[in-house]
Amino acid sequence: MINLKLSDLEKDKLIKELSTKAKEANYINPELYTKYEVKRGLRDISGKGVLAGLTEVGEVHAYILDENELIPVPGRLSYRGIDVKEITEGFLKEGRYGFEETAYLLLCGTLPNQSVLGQFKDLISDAQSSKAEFARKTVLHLPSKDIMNVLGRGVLTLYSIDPNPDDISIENVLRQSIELLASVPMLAVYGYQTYVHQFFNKSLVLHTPQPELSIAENILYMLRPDSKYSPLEATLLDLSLVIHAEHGGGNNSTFTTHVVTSTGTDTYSAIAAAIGSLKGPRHGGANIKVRHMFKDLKEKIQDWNDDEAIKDYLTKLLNKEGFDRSGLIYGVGHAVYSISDPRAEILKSYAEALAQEKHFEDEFNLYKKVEKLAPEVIEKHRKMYKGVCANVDFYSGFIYEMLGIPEELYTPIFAISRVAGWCAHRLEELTNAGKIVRPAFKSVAPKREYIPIEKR
Ligand SMILES: CC(=O)SCCNC(=O)CCNC(=O)[C@H](O)C(C)(C)COP(=O)(O)OP(=O)(O)OC[C@H]1O[C@@H](n2cnc3c(N)ncnc32)[C@H](O)[C@@H]1OP(=O)(O)O
Ligand SMILES: O=C([O-])CC(=O)C(=O)O
Repeated sequence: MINLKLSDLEKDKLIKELSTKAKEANYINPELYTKYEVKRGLRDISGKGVLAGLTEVGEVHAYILDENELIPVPGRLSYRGIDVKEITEGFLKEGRYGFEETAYLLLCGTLPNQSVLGQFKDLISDAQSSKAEFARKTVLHLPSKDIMNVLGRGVLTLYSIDPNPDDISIENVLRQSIELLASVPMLAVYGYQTYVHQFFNKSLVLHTPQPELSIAENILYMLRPDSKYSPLEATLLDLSLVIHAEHGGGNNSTFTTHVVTSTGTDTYSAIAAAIGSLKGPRHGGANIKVRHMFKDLKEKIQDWNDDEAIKDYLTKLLNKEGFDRSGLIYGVGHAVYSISDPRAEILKSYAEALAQEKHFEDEFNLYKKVEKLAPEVIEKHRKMYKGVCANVDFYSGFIYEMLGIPEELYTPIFAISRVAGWCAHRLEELTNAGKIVRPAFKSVAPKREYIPIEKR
């Protein structure tokens, strides 16, 4: 029998007291950040990021420099120098799914021809076959309501079945990257199936991915109990995977990959850390928050055309009086973009088409209204140095909802896609940097003497 020393009530009281102390001890006067010229969030006051690395993997373009002044421009994103809009238009015009060739482009640096793409897909499907049983066992072992948590644990567990986990040669890390591209979708969907089985008593559905299908198709194949999906559904999911795959070296999860990789640690540790970063609601976790925020907004506002009521709702969010009381309007704002996020524009156009087909026009119009009004409200209530716009997370969840994808998978789908970008950056860090990432922190603590315990 376990002999506990404290009751639950005593524990709660004690934790409250300790938290009060922790809050006091951790407060730093905001003026000190200005005094010591700390670049909070590693950005200067105008939003320009501290230059922390060089990359050829992806480029986020949001402003031009004119005599040292930042002039915002509409956002552009390129992978290995190719504009993402061109990439998406290219494979859609040629009637192909695009995520596999995008992953190849990011990892290997060039667009693959037919035969190279075929071989790359074979490597992915072979890895799917060899890891499927493991993925099922891993998630069944310990279900969780949070699938990002399942992904982090699942990726770390892959270490234990890798015959060569710690070898950080490019050859070995590239093999591991391809195996991760194959395994993470299975961990995500099986994680979801196990969750609904365990927590909602639904039948356990564990379909094995099919080698002839694309990653997007396989996600839907594994997800749906009858394995059925339409070409439009798979095309939109694939498109979403393509546009979430990479966002330069500075976004929080990719920077995490660089930081962790720079220690010389294994691929699974680095990618699990990136998954932990992406889960956060200020990063990839915003897509699920957007859906919940809209659910809340629709409950609170009767007339979806009433601009004043919407502005009022959004102001309450900023004042920490509404929804999750975080003070954030989710899906809006970006560390780099200010005029537009090109991915949000792409998703918006598909959201509009899908909304017409599935009769979600009213909801789409509500999204458009919030997209227009939120920047006005934020600019009125926050100290802004640049504009804000809808980001990639604004329309993605709405599209997933119309595709019948459960909300628990919104952020995991982002992770499935971003594995390509993270692994490409890991390869770049391993190839070039050779220097451990270690910025400085200034201590502002007053000096104190150690006091023996009986005198405290
Ligand atoms: C895949 C992605 O990661 S895309 C981003 C997904 N995240 C979200 O959608 C969450 C909502 N948005 C945000 O929290 C922010 O816009 C971030 C985290 C993305 C960027 O934040 P920052 O780099 O601080 O943006 P920026 O410098 O333009 O912000 C200026 C001020 O406006 C605030 N602000 C910006 N966007 C928002 C927002 N959506 N809601 C409330 N306040 C906001 C910032 O907190 C900051 O205020 P502060 O100086 O008092 O801290
Ligand atoms: O660049 C960022 O800071 C966040 C982002 O949009 C992404 O990672 O896709």
